[in-house]
Amino acid sequence: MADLKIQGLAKSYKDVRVLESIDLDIASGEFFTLLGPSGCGKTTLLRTIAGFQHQDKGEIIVKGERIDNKPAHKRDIGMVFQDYAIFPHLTVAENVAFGLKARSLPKSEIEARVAESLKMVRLDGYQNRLPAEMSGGQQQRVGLARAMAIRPTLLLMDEPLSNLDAKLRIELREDIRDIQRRLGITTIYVTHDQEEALAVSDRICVMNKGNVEQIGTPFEIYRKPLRRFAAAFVGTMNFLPAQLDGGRLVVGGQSIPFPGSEGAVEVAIRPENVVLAGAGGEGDAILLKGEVRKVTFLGREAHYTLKTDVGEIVAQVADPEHDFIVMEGRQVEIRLPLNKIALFRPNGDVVKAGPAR
Ligand SMILES: Nc1ncnc2c1ncn2[C@@H]1O[C@H](COP(=O)(O)OP(=O)(O)OP(=O)(O)O)[C@@H](O)[C@H]1O
Repeated sequence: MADLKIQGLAKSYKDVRVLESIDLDIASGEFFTLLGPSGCGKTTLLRTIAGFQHQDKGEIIVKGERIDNKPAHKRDIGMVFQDYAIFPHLTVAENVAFGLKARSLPKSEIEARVAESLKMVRLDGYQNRLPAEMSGGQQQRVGLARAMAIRPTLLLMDEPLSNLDAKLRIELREDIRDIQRRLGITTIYVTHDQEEALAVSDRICVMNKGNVEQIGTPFEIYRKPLRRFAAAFVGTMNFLPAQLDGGRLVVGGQSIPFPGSEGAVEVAIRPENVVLAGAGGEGDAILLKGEVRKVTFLGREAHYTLKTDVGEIVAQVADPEHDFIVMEGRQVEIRLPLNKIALFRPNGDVVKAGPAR
């Protein structure tokens, strides 16, 4: 049974529709991420599940029971916020104990759970500190310990890493993932950071303008986007205008057999799937000529920005040879292997998902 089922959830602020009609099924123990640009409705969806605001339409069902008419504190949900939201005048231990006291647990049980939760987030020994005496990363660990101490059915996290620097973000996201796996707690995580979403999630829900664009594993979302929006939002994607005409795919001056569909499309291909001539490559491919406009050397790889007749293409070359680096301004042949491309309609629908493997 799904741990959390959301059906037809809609929400407007005054006249503005922020959630259109959201349906989600989240399995027990799943790490499920809402990913999308600023303003797409992620926070609104999360806050509606938490009970901080009420939907206009739809249902929220946890383990078979409707919870959307219950007040927030009766929903058995732990929440971690972007700005930590821990009490500055309470010690670490008092912060973690806060939700437990509200539940009137015996003192010994509270002490045991506080100790256990702080150990889990690697903050044992910090019981008596005040939040001001701790780093941002440590304060967020307190936020996590507080949310987990109540042993909630659902853990909701709203951009918990946004206020931390890059190194700490990676460290804490690994910790969050480890703790979540160990406890098997069903988690909904909000982020606008696609790399973070790919790194931590069991499944990702890509949202845009109050709608779900695609739900899938990180692999599926990255490798087989089924909507142009998901293809463009997650990772880097090259898009080139093309036409399906009389059973052929026409790109620039080239035409390749492609039966079954007609009309305007865009060819989409990831930089790592673009092959520069001289780097090998067999099988059917779209062949283009390009001029190297810019080379960005990144150590393990280099990015080539190439100007072609049909638009700019970025190619990523792993383990680049020195020769490649010095070729700004040179003409190169570009192969776009057919089994690595996807095709999208102007309305964003997929015609061909790619790449095939
Ligand atoms: N209380 C409110 N009153 C009116 N409009 C609101 C309110 N809260 C949010 N909105 C609007 O609803 C839309 C969705 O906001 P929401 O915070 O859910 O998006 P988000 O995807 O979480 O974005 P962000 O990553 O910036 O937090 C935005 O256009 C926002 O301006």
